[in-house]
Amino acid sequence: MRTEFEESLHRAVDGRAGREDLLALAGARGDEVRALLGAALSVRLSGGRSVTFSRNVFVPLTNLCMNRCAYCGFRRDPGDPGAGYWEPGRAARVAAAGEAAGATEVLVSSGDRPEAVHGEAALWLRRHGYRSTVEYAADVEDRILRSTDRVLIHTNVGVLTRDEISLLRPLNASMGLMLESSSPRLSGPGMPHCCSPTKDPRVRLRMIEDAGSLGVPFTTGVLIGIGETWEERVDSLLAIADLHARYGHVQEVIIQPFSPEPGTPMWKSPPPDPVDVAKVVAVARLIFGPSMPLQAPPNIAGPSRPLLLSAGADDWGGISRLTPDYVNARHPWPSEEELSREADALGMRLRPRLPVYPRYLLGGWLPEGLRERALSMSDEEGYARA
Ligand SMILES: O=c1nc2n(C[C@H](O)[C@H](O)[C@H](O)CO)c3cc(O)ccc3cc-2c(=O)[nH]1
Ligand SMILES: C[C@H]1O[C@@H](n2cnc3c(N)ncnc32)[C@H](O)[C@@H]1O
Ligand code: MET
Ligand code: SF4
Repeated sequence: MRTEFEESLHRAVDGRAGREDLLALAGARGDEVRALLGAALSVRLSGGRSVTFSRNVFVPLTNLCMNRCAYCGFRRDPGDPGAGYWEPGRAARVAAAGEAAGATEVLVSSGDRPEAVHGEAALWLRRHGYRSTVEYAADVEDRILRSTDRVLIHTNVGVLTRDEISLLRPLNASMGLMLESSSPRLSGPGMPHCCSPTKDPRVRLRMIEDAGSLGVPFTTGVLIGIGETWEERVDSLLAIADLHARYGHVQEVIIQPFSPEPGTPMWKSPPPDPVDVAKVVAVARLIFGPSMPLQAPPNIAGPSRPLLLSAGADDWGGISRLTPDYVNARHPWPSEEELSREADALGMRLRPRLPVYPRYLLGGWLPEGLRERALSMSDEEGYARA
């Protein structure tokens, strides 16, 4: 006789789990957790043994932001030490240094639309000849592409309009926006997204959908441990799966554990239990099947990296020898050598990847102007081919 839990797990492995099955799996305890992780690992291994990562440099164009996410240690107010915009030349210099050191991804990120609430941001932009942070990002990205041969850009500067996605599209191999959560409850009074209008899940889902309808290879994901329930975790993953089913553009899903940052309202909130994060990874693996890359941040995961690989994660995202993780600055990046040894110990194999995954290299997903560059970069030893 199989238990209800085992019935749900079997349906999930066969790719026929409904929401109720997934909720039952999310409720796994004790021996059930081992069974859940084991099943997710077997699904993941049916797709291969590679563990991927991206050699990147991080370009945070500005830490000013219209939102105030309670967990964010990156954001600054005008006048705070270190607050403001990077000068235009700095990003191109970092990109060139990255290229010289073998980086293949420039991650361009920033706070969401700071000029909407901060006169200082609007003034800086106007003085430099830009009407918006997004327009500034486009100009910086154009300079980066003109001064390099072998890097590709991935932009996540928060929520964009359709026109803004179209403006950045020719400059980007892929774009990203974390859904964080599909729960509007987290935007209520006293909740982490109370004071962040563009963390409204309807707003985020709309942008992810716009990117899909414009054919942009897209990175998104969930933030775990900011007060969401298991039901909300499952629904967030299902919302991403639904958009991917309609547009096919979700190139990877990030499972990002909350990590307390000094000086933020959530500094005293505990990070999520690593086993719970592994359970989210496993449920995501069962929802998305063997071929969707599942990314976890290797610096935040630290000692639980082997646990996450054993739960079905297969990508470590961007790591860098040159630039810190500006978002979780207390967590240094591990080295390629460390990640490689850990993968070997599990019978897996660490491999570099580009900021656009192989399945999007062909078929019209890449902008014309980047196709040759991306294909030639994917010919490099060790990189997966189209
Ligand atoms: O699309 C995103 N990529 C993010 N990335 C990029 C990601 O790790 C990879 O480099 C991309 O997946 C490239 O495909 C980050 C990289 C960091 O070093 C630190 C934080 C992030 C956060 C995000 C993110 O929120 N969204
Ligand atoms: C760039 C991405 O970083 C994530 N992010 C922001 N602050 C934190 C934190 N304290 N811990 C973990 N992830 C965080 C959010 O998911 C955001 O979208
Ligand atoms: N502000 C954007 C967001 O939260 C980009 C990442 S946080 C620096 O979506
Ligand atoms: S997480 Fe992004 S949107 Fe939220 S406050 Fe930080 S920079 Fe702004």
